[in-house]
Amino acid sequence: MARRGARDESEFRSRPSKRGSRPRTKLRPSHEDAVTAMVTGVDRGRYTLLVPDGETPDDGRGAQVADGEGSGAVPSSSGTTVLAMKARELVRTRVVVGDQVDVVGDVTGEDGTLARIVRIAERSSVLRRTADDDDPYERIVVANADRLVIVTALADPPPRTGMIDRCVVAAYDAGMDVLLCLTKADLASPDELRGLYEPLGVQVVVTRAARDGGETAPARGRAEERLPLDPASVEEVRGLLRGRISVLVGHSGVGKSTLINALVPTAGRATGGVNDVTGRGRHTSTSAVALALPTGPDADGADVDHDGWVIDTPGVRSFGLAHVEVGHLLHAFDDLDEAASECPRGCTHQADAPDCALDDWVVAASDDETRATRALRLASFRRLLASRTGTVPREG
Ligand SMILES: Nc1nc2c(ncn2[C@@H]2O[C@H](COP(=O)(O)OP(=O)(O)OP(=O)(O)O)[C@@H](O)[C@H]2O)c(=O)[nH]1
Ligand SMILES: [Zn+2]
Repeated sequence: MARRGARDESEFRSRPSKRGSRPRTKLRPSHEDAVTAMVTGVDRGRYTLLVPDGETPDDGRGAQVADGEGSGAVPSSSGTTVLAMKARELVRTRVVVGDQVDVVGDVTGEDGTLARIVRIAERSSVLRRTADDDDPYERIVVANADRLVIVTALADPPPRTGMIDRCVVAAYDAGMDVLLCLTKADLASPDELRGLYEPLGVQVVVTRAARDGGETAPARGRAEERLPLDPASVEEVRGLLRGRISVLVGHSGVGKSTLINALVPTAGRATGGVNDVTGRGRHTSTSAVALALPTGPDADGADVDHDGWVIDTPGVRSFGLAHVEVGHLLHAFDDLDEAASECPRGCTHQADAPDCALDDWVVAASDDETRATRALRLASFRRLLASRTGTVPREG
């Protein structure tokens, strides 16, 4: 799928011109000693950054500016963790996890130091969460991710396709591709959901609990620290996340934290609600956090420098779709997009649209098998269209 440009104009709404108004042009000359870092966490005005190794003012290279065009490169996951705040000129600019920023001041990462973010690089993608009761604005929650991982349990809790559809739309609109991760395959079969999403070109991966002799799944809310997952299924997920910046979303109880802990053993994401041993409640943080996938040998056994990032989004229940245009969504499907060029002007492409050329496209298939495949794909696409119009209630 072709990557589309970032659509972050609303973040700079106060600017007179939507495009070509990058703050860095103005700021760059006065911050030649800046280093480039990735935002890995945001907490009440304090930003956790990872300054990659070698990215220091006096290593002869100067600051590396991460331009949007260079979005193919995944930032290194080895470096120094630095705490920072925004420079005064950026007070009105939102800085989110995944942002590439230029930072000045003390970047040693030592206790008590606080660096300053002076510039945000152009974003290659933006993911917005939906407006909610506390906050009427759709806000960008993650920048520069290239893959959305929708974590859905096959049972306990049962899958909700309306929610998955909305996530798929949000991802495609953001220019990200989608990995549907179906968890708890030890409890139910993934076949039905595969049948719904594979026609859309969505990649599907399945995880399950390890078969540890015991035939019953561990009771919920018990003191057990971690449910072991089937290692082969975890490695399959890891392989699909390698070298990418992936955002994981999922409802409470689907096993997202269990999966993240299996992928990133140092992550320590709280699982299964209140922990009886420590007495600590579940993770209450609602802001996203980026976790580096541990380095290791790649599929050919060669050591890789970094393995990409997984971004956890606790508390993100749904994505803002109000701004998504039909035409924009259609661009994610080359064949449908081409067929729709024959549609009457203003065609909604919905099932009840008169003379929608997408119906002709199905009929025109050369054989029965192709026709069936196209029909399935069109039905799935129309399901996505419908999910966009907000008829699906917010769940959580
Ligand atoms: N049977 C089975 N249970 C699982 C699997 N993965 C996770 N669980 C259990 O499902 C429950 C919820 O898992 P979590 O990882 O806490 O789910 P979460 O999506 O992070 O949800 P919150 O912690 O509420 O944010 C826990 O009791 C896990 O042990 C699985 O593959 N199979
Ligand atoms: Zn149409």
